[in-house]
Amino acid sequence: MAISVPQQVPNKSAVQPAVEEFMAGVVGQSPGEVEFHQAVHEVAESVMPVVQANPAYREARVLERLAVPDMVIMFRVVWADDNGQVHVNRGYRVRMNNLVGPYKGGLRFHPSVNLGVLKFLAFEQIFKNSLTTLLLGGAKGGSDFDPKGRSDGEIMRFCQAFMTALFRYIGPDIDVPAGDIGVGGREIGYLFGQYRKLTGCFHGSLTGKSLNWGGSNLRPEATGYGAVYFAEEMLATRKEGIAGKTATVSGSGNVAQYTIQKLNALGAKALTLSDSNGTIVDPDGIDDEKLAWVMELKNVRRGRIQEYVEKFRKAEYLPGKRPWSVPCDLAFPSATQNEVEEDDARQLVANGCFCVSEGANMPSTPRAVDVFQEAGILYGPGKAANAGGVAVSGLEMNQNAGCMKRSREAVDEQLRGIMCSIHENCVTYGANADGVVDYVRGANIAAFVKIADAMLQQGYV
Ligand SMILES: NC(=O)C1=CN([C@@H]2O[C@H](COP(=O)(O)OP(=O)(O)OC[C@H]3O[C@@H](n4cnc5c(N)ncnc54)[C@H](O)[C@@H]3O)[C@@H](O)[C@H]2O)C=CC1
Ligand SMILES: O=C(O)CCC(=O)C(=O)O
Repeated sequence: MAISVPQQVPNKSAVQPAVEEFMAGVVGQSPGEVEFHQAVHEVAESVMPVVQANPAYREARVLERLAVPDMVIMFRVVWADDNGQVHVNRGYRVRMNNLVGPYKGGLRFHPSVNLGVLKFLAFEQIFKNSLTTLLLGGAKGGSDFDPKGRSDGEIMRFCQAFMTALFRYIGPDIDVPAGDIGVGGREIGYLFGQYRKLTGCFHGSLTGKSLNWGGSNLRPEATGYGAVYFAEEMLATRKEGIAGKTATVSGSGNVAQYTIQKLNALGAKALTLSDSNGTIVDPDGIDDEKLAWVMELKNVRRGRIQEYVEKFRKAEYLPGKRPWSVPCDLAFPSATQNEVEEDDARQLVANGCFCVSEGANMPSTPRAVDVFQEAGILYGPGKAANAGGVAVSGLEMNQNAGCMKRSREAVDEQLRGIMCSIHENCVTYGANADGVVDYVRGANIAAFVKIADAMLQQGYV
C-alpha cells in the first residue's frame, strides 16, 4: 500500500479547520483532559495533510480511532503506612493500542497523576514506540500516590497493593509496564516480586528489572544516553558535535542523571540540575565525581537537590526556578511536562542555545515549541529524542523471550543504531524544501504511517 505524504511543507493554516473540527470531537469526549488535548492537537496538526491526501485513512477514521484508548483500567489501591494508617489511592493503566506490538509504557507514581495525564502519556507512547522500529504498542499507567518522604516499607506495600490490582491485566505478550516518574529500579523490584508471587510465573512482564533477574544491560542509562545520541545526530546535520558544548539539564532523576553521564563522556559540560523546589547551577560543570554524589543523594538518600550547594560551594541555588535562564549551547529538559514555557524558550534562544533534545515527555508547551521552530534551532521532541528508554525495554523483552542476556556494548550499539534510525526517519518525513528539518512533523508522520497502515491492514477491530 503506497501512502502519499505531501512533499510541500503543509501550511498550518491550510489544515487548521480540519484540525479544529477533529479536536472539537476529542475535547467533547474528554472534557478537562488538557494535557491529552495538547498531545493530540500537536499530532493532528502534523498528520492532517497526510490524512487529507489519503482517502483510505479518512474513510477508516484512522485519526479518530487513534485518539480513543483501546481500554482504560482504573482501580483502587489501599495500603497502610508505617503508623498503621490506611490510605486510598487511584491506580490506572491506559491501553492506547496494540496495533504493532504488546501494550508497552511506564508507570508514574506522582500526586499530579490523573486520567488526562496518563492518556497524554499513553498517546505519546504509541508514536514513540512506533518510531523505535521494534514491535511495541502504547500504554501508560500509574497512580496519584506520592512517594516523597515514604519509607522503603511503605513503598513496598504500596507497590504490592498496586500490583495486586493490576497483575491479571499484564503479561509478556499482553502489556509490559516499566518505570517513569517515581518508579525506578526499587519499585520495579517490588512490583515484579508481587507479580511473581500472585501468578507463579517468572517472565518478562515488566521491564527495567535488575540485571540479576532478567533486566537488560543499559536500561537505566538508555533514556538519557539516547537523548544525547539524538542531539548528536541533530548537531551533525549542522556539522557540530557535543564536545566542548555547555548544557542545561532539568530534573535530577533517572533521565537527567544519565544524560549528564553521557554528556561528560562526550566532552560537554553540564551546568544544571533541578527538582520541583529549584535549580542548582554549577559553573565548573557537574563532573562524574559530583554526579556520583547526586546519584547517591537522589537514588539512595532521596534528598533534595538544594543539598548540592552545601557540598559543592561554587554552585548556586535558584529556589523555585527552572534552569532555562542559564546560558548554554544545548538544553535537555528531563523533568516533566510543560516545564519549558514560552518565556523560557525565548530566554534559551536569546542566550544562544541552539539545540534542544527532550528527555522528558512533552516538556515544552506549544508556544515554546513555536519559539524554537521560529528561531530555526535544532529541536528534538520527546517522542523521538527520549525513545531510547523504551527501545532498550523492547530489547529487554527480546532478551527475556530468548532467555539470554546481551552485553553492555552490544545493547549500546543497538541503542545508538535505533536513535540514528529515528533521526533518519524524522529527516525523511520532516525535511522542509530549504533543508531545515521539522523534527516534530517528521516524528509524527513517520510514526503515524506505520500505525495507520497497521490499522487498515488489520481491519475494523
Ligand atoms: N525513565 C525513563 O526511562 C523515561 C522517562 N521519560 C520521561 O522523563 C521525565 C523524567 O522521568 P524520570 O527521570 O524517569 O523520573 P524520576 O522520578 O527519576 O525523576 C523525575 C525528576 O523530575 C523532577 N520533577 C518531577 N515533577 C516535577 C515538577 N513538577 N517540577 C520540576 N521537577 C519535577 C523530580 O524532582 C525528579 O528530579 C518524565 O517526563 C518521564 O516521563 C521519558 C522516557 C523514558
Ligand atoms: O520502558 C518503557 O516501557 C517505558 C518508558 C516510558 O515510560 C517512556 O518512554 O515514556
